[in-house]
Amino acid sequence: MLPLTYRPVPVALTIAGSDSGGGAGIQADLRTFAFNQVHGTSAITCVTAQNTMAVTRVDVLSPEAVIAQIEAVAEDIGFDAVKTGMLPNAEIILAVAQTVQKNNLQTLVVDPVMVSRAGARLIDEDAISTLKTHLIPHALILTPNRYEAEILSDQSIETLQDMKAVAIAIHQLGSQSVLIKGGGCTGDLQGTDVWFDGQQLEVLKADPVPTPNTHGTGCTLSAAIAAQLALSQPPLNAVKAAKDYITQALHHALQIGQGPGPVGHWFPLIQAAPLPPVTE
Ligand SMILES: Nc1ncnc2c1ncn2[C@@H]1O[C@H](COP(=O)(O)OP(=O)(O)O)[C@@H](O)[C@H]1O
Ligand SMILES: Cc1ncc(COP(=O)(O)O)c(N)n1
Repeated sequence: MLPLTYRPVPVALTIAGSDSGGGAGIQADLRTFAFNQVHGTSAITCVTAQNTMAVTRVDVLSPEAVIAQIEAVAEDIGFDAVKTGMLPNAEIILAVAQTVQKNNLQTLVVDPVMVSRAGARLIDEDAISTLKTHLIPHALILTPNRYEAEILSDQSIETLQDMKAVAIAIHQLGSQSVLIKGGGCTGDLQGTDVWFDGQQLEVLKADPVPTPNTHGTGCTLSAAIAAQLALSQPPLNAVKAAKDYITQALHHALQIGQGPGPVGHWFPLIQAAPLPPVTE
């Protein structure tokens, strides 16, 4: 058996924002890459001052600073898959789209982050149209949540039928496939996602996990998809493996802070070596 240091290591890149609370954004992405046994690299687009209750400040980097980080990784290490998260303005989206084209990037997961789970607006209004016209057409997989899917399609989502119709409508924007995520839905639909790749329409179902601690679900899911693509899984298999990962992470979500806590990534470790009981 080859020692670990001589094995080829799959590499994924996240282009996203930093979450000081550690539950979403870059922090969730790198943790997800690690637990999927993929080396994680990052290009930070902005620094948010954020906790489980609110985003209190956002400092945005220049497009040049974002591109320099991507190029530094591309020139030396390379990557097998890339995901985008919070791209706060049109200039950064355009710069990322140009770099994606220049590097002929085929395995791109676009998580069109617009609104946090807590309802905070995360990108400018004109950034949404730039996302639609310039970045989404390059995506292998696009992963909008309920609210982002409603904005992108200009249709409302209440039922599974609506999710299917919106998946087909959003696919027209030019991504190779789309996954509409149902975390923001109510009742049975909460763990239900809909996949469409132009031919196959598939409903991916998990039982709703009864937890208030859902911070970072979308970031974790898209990072796990990118990790699985970096491990050479075909797109729908990557999505199914990532769905298993986020469902487990929801079952192990952390009760920290006063608002919705983050999903928990340690479940493989806890399963291998259970934690000692808590003493008062
Ligand atoms: N309470 C829950 N129970 C089961 N699955 C959930 C729950 N909340 C979110 N998910 C799943 O987590 C993933 C991320 O979806 P979602 O929470 O909608 O993303 P976002 O964080 O972008 O709003 C999806 O696969 C969704 O079905
Ligand atoms: C920096 C950053 N990026 C993304 C999200 C969305 O988080 P969620 O996965 O809970 O929708 C966030 N709250 N902060």
